[in-house]
Amino acid sequence: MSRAVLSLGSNLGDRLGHLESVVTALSDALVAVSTVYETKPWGVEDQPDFLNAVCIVDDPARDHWAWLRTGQALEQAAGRVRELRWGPRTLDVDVVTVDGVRSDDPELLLPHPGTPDRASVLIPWLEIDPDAILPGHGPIRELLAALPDADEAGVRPRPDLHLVQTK
Ligand SMILES: Nc1ncnc2c1ncn2[C@@H]1O[C@H](COP(=O)(O)OP(=O)(O)OP(=O)(O)O)[C@@H](O)[C@H]1O
Ligand SMILES: Nc1nc2c(c(=O)[nH]1)N=C(CO)CN2
Repeated sequence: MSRAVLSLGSNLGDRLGHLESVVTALSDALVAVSTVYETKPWGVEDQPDFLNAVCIVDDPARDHWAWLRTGQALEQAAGRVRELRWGPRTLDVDVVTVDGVRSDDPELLLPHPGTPDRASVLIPWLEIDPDAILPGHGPIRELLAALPDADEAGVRPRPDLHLVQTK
């Protein structure tokens, strides 16, 4: 079994369509998908708001490297151009965790080192897995509680946007 938590982000072009492209491509492996959130940019603040979501996927045939490559292929398919670090992008797929795997390889850091500081990841993840633990850091509920209130306020649910069609 290889269960991964993926963080999805987009702030260029058809933002919802870019997030949808991931959910559609991974539909066979999909365990859960969060609500879409409109979020204030962190890192480089002078850029458009992001749409963010988190999904949990499970596929016995994919290890952590396969999840990274899958995410990168989807970024490419969305026409992503690598320019500025933390700058605008059509699609960002970050591998947040894969099972309990720890990695300090710069090509694949696990868990993703930005996670404890990012309300745009913790809030959607908490929504779909309230008891989740970030390996090496503890319960994500506590990580979120430790962030400044302003960070949480910058992450607003967009219930009008749907990533998965409900019947
Ligand atoms: N857990 C991970 N998930 C995705 N990419 C990772 C991870 N760990 C390391 N990387 C590496 O990060 C590199 C740069 O990724 P990217 O351009 O998406 O960074 P960024 O989104 O600007 O910043 P951040 O990684 O802090 O969100 C990629 O080449 C990738 O190999
Ligand atoms: N709110 C928010 N801000 C960001 C995001 C993101 O996904 N959401 N991704 C970035 C690039 O890594 C930079 N800043």
